[in-house]
Amino acid sequence: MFMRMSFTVAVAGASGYAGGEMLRVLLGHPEARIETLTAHSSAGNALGEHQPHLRSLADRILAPTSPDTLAGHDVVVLALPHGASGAVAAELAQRDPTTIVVDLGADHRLSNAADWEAYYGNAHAGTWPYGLPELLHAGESVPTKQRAVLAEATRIAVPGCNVTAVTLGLQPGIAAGLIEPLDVVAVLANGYSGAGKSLKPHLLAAEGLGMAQPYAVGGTHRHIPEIAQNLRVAGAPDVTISFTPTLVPMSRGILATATARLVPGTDPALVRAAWETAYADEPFVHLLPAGQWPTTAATLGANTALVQVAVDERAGRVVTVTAIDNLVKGTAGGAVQSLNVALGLPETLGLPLDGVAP
Ligand SMILES: NC(=O)C1=CN([C@@H]2O[C@H](COP(=O)(O)OP(=O)(O)OC[C@H]3O[C@@H](n4cnc5c(N)ncnc54)[C@H](OP(=O)(O)O)[C@@H]3O)[C@@H](O)[C@H]2O)C=CC1
Ligand SMILES: CC(=O)N[C@@H](CCC(=O)OP(=O)(O)O)C(=O)O
Repeated sequence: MFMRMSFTVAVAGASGYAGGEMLRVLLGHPEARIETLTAHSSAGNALGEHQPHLRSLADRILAPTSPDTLAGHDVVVLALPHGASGAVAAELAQRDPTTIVVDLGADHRLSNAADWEAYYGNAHAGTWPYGLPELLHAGESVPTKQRAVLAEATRIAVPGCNVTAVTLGLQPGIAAGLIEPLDVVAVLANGYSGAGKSLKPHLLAAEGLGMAQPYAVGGTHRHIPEIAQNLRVAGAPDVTISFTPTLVPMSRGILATATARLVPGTDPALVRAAWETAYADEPFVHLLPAGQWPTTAATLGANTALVQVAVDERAGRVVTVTAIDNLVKGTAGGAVQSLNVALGLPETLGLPLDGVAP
């Protein structure tokens, strides 16, 4: 088996939320040696000016983001705005094809270029192995999970955080053929850090602290094709999804409520067993005991996804609720989990199972 022990890592976009969380998680990883850190407008500054909570890296100076500054590491993590990863990644691949590049942005997640162009509006950079180890591949003769694809990968496309939550909620029912994929409805409560650090008027504390506000309503959110892609991998022939995220006054966290019609004639008693089977051996995806409901608070700082499922028999629908920390299981923790698989390290190495509370 392919196995590297200690590895050097560069993080591009280290001044942002995703890059900062990547550094926090990597600081707890026994095999990671953090080397180059890069940024864009804040290049030349000390990291501590942008990530004051990362005391052990406070004096590190941010280099400009370029293939020159990022080359020469075992692992490069790209935490850049959408559309900025493709060119950097292509040049890194030319210089050293054995470097593992982990993209926290969306550029390499979608396998269909037309979907990319429709939702992101520019040219598709290509498709990389998808970084959700728990993703079910139910259409295959021997059902497997995505971690088999990630073993020895040198490119990893980390999922969108909303996508991780909705996919983990619904996929057991899709894979077991218990729910219909043509009428999926997902409504999410999302913390502000998901929007990144750049200043936007509706994200000002004076506005946002006093309200819950929907955004990307009416089928426009760019995570829709990514969720559909995952549910197809999990066994759905085709998918239609109504997806509505809502910003709520919390810094981190996603609470995703996703529902789908129970296949007519299905015994509702089969539902819980399907979710139990899918997640029985998963270290980070926990189906809660019946009657307990996930909260975002119980995931903060941890690489866990908490899932619950119920059947609404009057409505004929299965209701799933999933909570994650968008920056951990939804981004940096999920990325390190996939990276561990690619490196041949124990999948859980260096990853927090326990969160912070209150
Ligand atoms: N926040 C989240 O919960 C999640 C984020 N992601 C993804 O991670 C990526 C980063 O997001 P996030 O950290 O939230 O965003 P932030 O706005 O917080 O950070 C963006 C980072 O990218 C740098 N940057 C800005 N413009 C450019 C550019 N033109 N070229 C190169 N670098 C640039 C910034 O540098 P500087 O500050 O110096 O200008 C900063 O380091 C995005 O693709 C996002 O979708 C994925 C999952 C969840
Ligand atoms: C609150 C908020 O704006 N959340 C973002 C989360 C996006 C994200 O982090 O995923 P990407 O990597 O695909 O951008 C959103 O829903 O678009």
